[in-house]
Amino acid sequence: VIGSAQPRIEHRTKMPYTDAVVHEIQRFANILPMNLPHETTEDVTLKGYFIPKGTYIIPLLASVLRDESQWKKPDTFNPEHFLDPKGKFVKKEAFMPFSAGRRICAGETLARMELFLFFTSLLQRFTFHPPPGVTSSDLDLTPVVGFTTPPMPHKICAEPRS
Ligand code: HEM
Repeated sequence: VIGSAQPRIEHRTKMPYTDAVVHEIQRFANILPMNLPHETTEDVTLKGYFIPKGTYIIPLLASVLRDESQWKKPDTFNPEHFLDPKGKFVKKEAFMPFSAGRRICAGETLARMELFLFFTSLLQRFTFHPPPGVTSSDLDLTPVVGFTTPPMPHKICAEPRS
C-alpha cells in the first residue's frame, strides 16, 4: 500500500451503516479494476524488487479490494466489512477504489459526496426490488468484462414510498 502524498480529507456522516453500504458498494463494484497505467520516472526498489526507470506499471486495484488478507468475505457484498461490533464505521487501508499516492483520483471528494447524496435521496423516495417473478438470489452481479466494469444490464423496480 503506497501512502498518499497529501493528507486525505475524510468526511464521516452520522449514518455509519449507510456510510458502510456506500463503501462496500465501491469495494464490491470495483469499477476501475486495473486503475490507470503508470510509468516509473526513475529506478525504484520496492520491497526488494528492482523496477527500472521507464517500466509500465498497472496497479491492480481489484487485487486490494478483494484481498483475502484484508476482508473477511472478499467476494461477498457485506457492509460489515466497514463496521465494528458496535456498529461504528471503521476505515480500511485497503479501501482504495480511487487509487493512492500522488495521482489519486482528483474527483474523489466530489464523487463520494455525490454517491452519498444520490444513494440516500433515492432510498428515501423509493423502495427497490427485483421485477415480479425474480428473486434477489436470481440477480447476476457478475460485472461486464472490460477496462471499466459496470454491472450487466438488468431490470429493477423502483416504487415510490408513501
Ligand atoms: C466513483 C467515481 C470515481 C472513481 C471510482 C474514480 C477512480 C479514479 C481512479 C482509480 C483514478 C486513477 C488514479 C491513478 O492514476 O492512480 C482516477 C483519476 C482521476 N479522476 Fe477519478 N474516479 C471517480 C470519479 C471522478 C470524478 C467525479 C472526477 C472529476 C470530477 C474525477 C477526476 C479524476 C481525475 C482528474 C483523475 C486523474 C488524476 C491524476 O492523474 O492526477 N474522478 N479516478
